[in-house]
Amino acid sequence: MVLEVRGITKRFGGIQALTDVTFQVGKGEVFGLIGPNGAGKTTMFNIITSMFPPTMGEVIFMGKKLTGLKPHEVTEAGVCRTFQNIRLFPEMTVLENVTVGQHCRTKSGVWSSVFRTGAQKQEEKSIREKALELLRLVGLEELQDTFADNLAYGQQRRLEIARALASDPKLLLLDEPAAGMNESETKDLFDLIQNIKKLGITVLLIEHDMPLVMRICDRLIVLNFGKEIAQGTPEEIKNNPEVIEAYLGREEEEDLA
Ligand SMILES: Nc1ncnc2c1ncn2[C@@H]1O[C@H](COP(=O)(O)OP(=O)(O)OP(=O)(O)O)[C@@H](O)[C@H]1O
Repeated sequence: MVLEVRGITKRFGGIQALTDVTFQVGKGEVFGLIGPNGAGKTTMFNIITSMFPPTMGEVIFMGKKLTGLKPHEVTEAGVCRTFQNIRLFPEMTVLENVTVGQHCRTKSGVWSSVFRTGAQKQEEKSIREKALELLRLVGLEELQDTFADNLAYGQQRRLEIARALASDPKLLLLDEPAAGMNESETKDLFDLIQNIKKLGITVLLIEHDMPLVMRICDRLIVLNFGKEIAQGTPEEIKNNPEVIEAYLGREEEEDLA
């Protein structure tokens, strides 16, 4: 298993955001977290990435306990995420936004940077090449010199994914990547997630776009008020009466068929 989430409970004062949530994700799977607003999905991402600790439970990533690590240590271990609200550097170019993301994997120290040694120059070159490769993957290579601020919304979301991939994750957490996207942008996103999967990267996906979720996910967990109400394949989830009642809604059944 790449990821094991074991009995996670999270309380914020009187709010019980998560209650004893357990799931496992295998290598190369796309695993969805769905549920109504406030169900605890983003809280789960924050716990996996050690933005804050769980009240109870633990997170194991490739056999290593993430719980208790600092967020940058989680990134170094191979887990990276995007955010619901885009967090790019708006006044940096598309290419620069991606090279920043590689920071945690670079080796040259302060002195080699100051004196611009051969090793430093070589590293800069490979950083640039890798960034361009990622821009190609997300379809933004031709916009490498554009300021991030000038990108269309869907392009900004794809740039965020490229930047997250720059840290070489084995597990990528995407928080509502299709939010605000139009139909053709969502289609591009679908292709992109499939390509990420082909690279052997495991994906955890929070998403409200149900047709996308049902097509792209291998398995899903459904949360409601911080508790699991179901877990299974898209087919199993679509037909689960409790899920339909709590989340999918009867009127949406046709869309999902
Ligand atoms: N840092 C925090 N401090 C206090 N309460 C929080 C904090 N983060 C989340 N919560 C609360 O925990 C609950 C779960 O929120 P969370 O953002 O995880 O839900 P969500 O499923 O991601 O919702 P959405 O789909 O709207 O993003 C909510 O009641 C929220 O108000």
